[in-house]
Amino acid sequence: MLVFGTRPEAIKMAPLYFALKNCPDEFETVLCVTAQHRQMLDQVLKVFGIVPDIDLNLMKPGQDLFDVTAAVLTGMRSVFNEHQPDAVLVHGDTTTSLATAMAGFYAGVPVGHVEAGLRTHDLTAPFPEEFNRQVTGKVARWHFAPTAVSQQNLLDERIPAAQISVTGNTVIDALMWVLGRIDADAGRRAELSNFIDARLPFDWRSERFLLITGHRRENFGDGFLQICEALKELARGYPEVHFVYPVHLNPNVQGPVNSLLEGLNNVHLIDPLDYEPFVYLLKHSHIVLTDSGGIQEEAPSLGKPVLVMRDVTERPEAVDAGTVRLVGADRGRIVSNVAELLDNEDSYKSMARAHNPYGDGKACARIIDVLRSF
Ligand SMILES: CC(=O)N[C@@H]1[C@@H](OP(=O)(O)OP(=O)(O)OC[C@H]2O[C@@H](n3ccc(=O)[nH]c3=O)[C@H](O)[C@@H]2O)O[C@H](CO)[C@@H](O)[C@@H]1O
Repeated sequence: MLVFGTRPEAIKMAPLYFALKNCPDEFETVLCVTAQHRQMLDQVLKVFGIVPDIDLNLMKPGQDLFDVTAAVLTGMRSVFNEHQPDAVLVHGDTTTSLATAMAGFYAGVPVGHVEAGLRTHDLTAPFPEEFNRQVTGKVARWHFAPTAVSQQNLLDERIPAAQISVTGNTVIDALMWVLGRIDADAGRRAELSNFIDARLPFDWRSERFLLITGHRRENFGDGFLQICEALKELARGYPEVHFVYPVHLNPNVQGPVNSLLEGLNNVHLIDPLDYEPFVYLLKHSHIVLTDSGGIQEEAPSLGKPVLVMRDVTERPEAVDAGTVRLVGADRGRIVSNVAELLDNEDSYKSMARAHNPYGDGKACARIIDVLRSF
C-alpha cells in the first residue's frame, strides 16, 4: 500500500505507483491518499492519470498540525484494519508520512520509507519536516536513501546497513518521464505553450525570467516579508527581467505575496501550476529562487542555478557541487545573489551546469528489487 497526501509526495510516488502496478503478478498495489492538500494533490493525480483506491479526504479549513496528525493516525487505523496490507510505503517528511508510519508501527504493518535519511540535524528547520522524517526513520523497516549522503546519515543513527538501500530519488524518475512525454509530442508542447502564454504576458521562451516558489512554514511572517521586499527591489532594479511566481495556496503565503507584490509590471503572480507546465517553465527559466525541496533536486538536472531561501538544507550534494546556493529568507542576501547572477556572466555560467546528484531515473526499479526480496 502506498500512502501520500501532498503535491510533492504525489509527484515522487507516482512513478513508483506505476512501476508496482506494472508487476501485477508480484504485487497487489493499493493507493491511499489522505488529501492533506486537496487541490494541489489532485492536480498531480490528474497529470499522471492516477485514481486512488482510498481517499481519506481529510483536509479541513483552518486545520493545524495536531488536527492533521490525529486525522491521519485514526484514518489509517481503519484503512489498515480493512485492507491488512503486507507493507506500507510512505514518502519523505510530511505529516501524512509521519502519522502513517506511526499507524503502521501500532498495527504491525512494516513501513518502507522512500526518500529516507535526509537530515538538517536541526528539529526546528525545516519545521515540522525534520521531525517528521526522523520519526518516520525510527519506525521504518526499509530505508530507500536517495544518495550516499543520506545513507551515511542513517548509518550514523545506527540503522542497520542491511535495511538501507541507495536508490536515487524518484523525483528524477518523475522528471524524466514528464520531460520525455513533452519531448516526444509536438502537439503537447504547443498545448503547454498556449497554456503558459495565457498566464504570462511576455515572451517566456526568449526573455530572461526568474521562477520563484516559496511555502516553508519557518518562513511564514518575517521571512515572507523579506522575500517579498527583495523581489520588489529586484523587480524595480531590473525592469527588463521577469519574475514568475506561482503562489502556493496556503493563506500564510497568499496574504503577504498578494499584498506586497501586486502592481509591479514585471512580477507575475499566478496560481500553482500543474506539474507538466511547471517543469516546462523550469526548463525555460534563467534562475530559480525557492525554498522548496523537490525543486532543489529537479533544477540541477536542467542546468538551472538555484538560490535557496533557507539557512539550512538537507540536500548538500548540489550545494557542494556549486549549482545550488543558500541565501536564507533575507532581503539583502537574496538581492545581492540574484544581482550577481544577472550581472556577471561568469558567476552565472559557474552555477548553470547540468548534473544529476539525486538520481538517474531508475530509483523505482531499485526500490522494487528490494521489495521483491521481502
Ligand atoms: C523540507 C523539504 O524540502 N521537504 C520536501 C517537501 O516538499 P517540497 O518542498 O519539495 O514541496 P513543494 O515545493 O510544494 O513541491 C515541489 C514539487 O512541486 C512541483 N511544483 C512546484 C510549483 C508549482 O507551481 N507546480 C509544481 O508542480 C515542483 O516541480 C516539485 O516537484 O515534501 C516532500 C514530500 O515528502 C519531500 O520530498 C521533501 O523533502
